[in-house]
Amino acid sequence: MAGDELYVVASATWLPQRMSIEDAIAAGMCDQRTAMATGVSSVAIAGSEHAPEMAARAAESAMRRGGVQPDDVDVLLHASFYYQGHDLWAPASYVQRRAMSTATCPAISVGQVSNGGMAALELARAYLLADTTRSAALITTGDKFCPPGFDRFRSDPGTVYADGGTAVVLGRTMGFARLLSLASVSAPDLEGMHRGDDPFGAAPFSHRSTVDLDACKNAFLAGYTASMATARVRSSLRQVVKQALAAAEVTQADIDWFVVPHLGSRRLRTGYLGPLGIDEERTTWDYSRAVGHLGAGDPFAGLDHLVASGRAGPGDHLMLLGVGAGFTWSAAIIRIIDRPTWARGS
Ligand SMILES: CCC(=O)NCCNC(=O)CCNC(=O)[C@H](O)C(C)(C)COP(=O)(O)O
Repeated sequence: MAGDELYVVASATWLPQRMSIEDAIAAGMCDQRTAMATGVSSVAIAGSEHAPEMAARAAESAMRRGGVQPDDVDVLLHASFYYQGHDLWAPASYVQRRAMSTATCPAISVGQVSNGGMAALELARAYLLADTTRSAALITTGDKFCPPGFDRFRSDPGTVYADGGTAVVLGRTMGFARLLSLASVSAPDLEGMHRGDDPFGAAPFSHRSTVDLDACKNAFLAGYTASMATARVRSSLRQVVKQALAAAEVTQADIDWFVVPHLGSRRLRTGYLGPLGIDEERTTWDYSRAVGHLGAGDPFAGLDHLVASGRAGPGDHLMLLGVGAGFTWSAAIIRIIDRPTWARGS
C-alpha cells in the first residue's frame, strides 16, 4: 500500500428503539402534516441512553468488528452538536474511556453541526497522513435531541431528528473500503440561517426555551431571500461533489450508492436528488426515513447500513454526502474492496 492510502477498517451504528410515525402521531408528538411532508416512517428515540454512551457503544462495536485494539488508535475524534449531558465536560474523553480505556492518544471533540462526522473524517485523514508512524483514527458521533430544549419533530421543520451513535475506524491497514477522496466547501454567508436576528446570549436557551430553527431561518431570509439561499446551497453542493469526483478520478455515473443526509423527503428531493440528478433508489433514503436525522452521524450510519445489509459490495463506489449549518458541505468517495465478515452475505 502506498503511503497515502487510507482505508475504512470498520464501521458501526448504535441506535435506540424506533418509534413508528403512527405512534408518534397518536402520542401527540408529531402532526399528520409533518409526517406527510417528511415521509419519515419511524424515528430512533433514546430512552435512558445518552449521546456519548451511544457513541461509545458504536465505537466498541466498530473496534471489535475491525479487530482494532486501543493502542492501535492514534486519535479519537468525537463529533456532536447537541447537549452531551453535562454542562462543562469532555465527551470525547468519556467515549475514549468507555471504548478504549487503556488508550493515551488525543481525544478531541469536533463541531461542524450536522457535517461534524465528515469534518472529523477529514481531520482524521490529515492527522494520519501528517505522520507515517500514525496508523488509525477512531471517529465517533453521538447525539440525543430530547425535550425540553429540542422538539425532534418541530424544531427544524423539514427534518425529523433521531438519537444514536455511529463510529468509523480510518486506517493505513487494509480495510473493507478505500477512501478515494474527500472534499469540503463552505458558505459562511449562510451562517445567519441558524441564528436569525436573535441577540447573543449569556447562557444556553437565553432567548427561547426550545430550539426553533424555523424562526431563525425566517428572520434570516427576510434579508437573504429563499431563492438566493436555495441557489447558494445548490451551487455549493454541486461544487463539492465535482471536487470529490475529480479527486477520486471517477464520474458521477460510476457512483453506485449515494449516502444522503437524513433529511425529510421534500428537502432531500429539492436539495439533493433534483440538483444532482440522482434516483432515490440509488440513495439510502429507504433507510434514512426509518431512522431520522442522526446529527453528525448520517454518513456513517448510511455507510454502515449499506455494507452490513450486503447492499453495497466489492467494487461498488459510494459517495457520502454531509451538510452542516454554517453552511459546510462535504463529499467523500469510497470504493468497497471486500465484504467484511460482519456483513450479510459474507
Ligand atoms: C442544524 C442541523 C444542521 O446542520 N442541518 C444541516 C443544514 N440544514 C439543511 O441542510 C436543511 C435544508 N435547509 C436549507 O437548505 C436552507 O435552509 C434553505 C435552502 C433555505 C431551504 O430551507 P427549507 O425550505 O428546506 O426549510
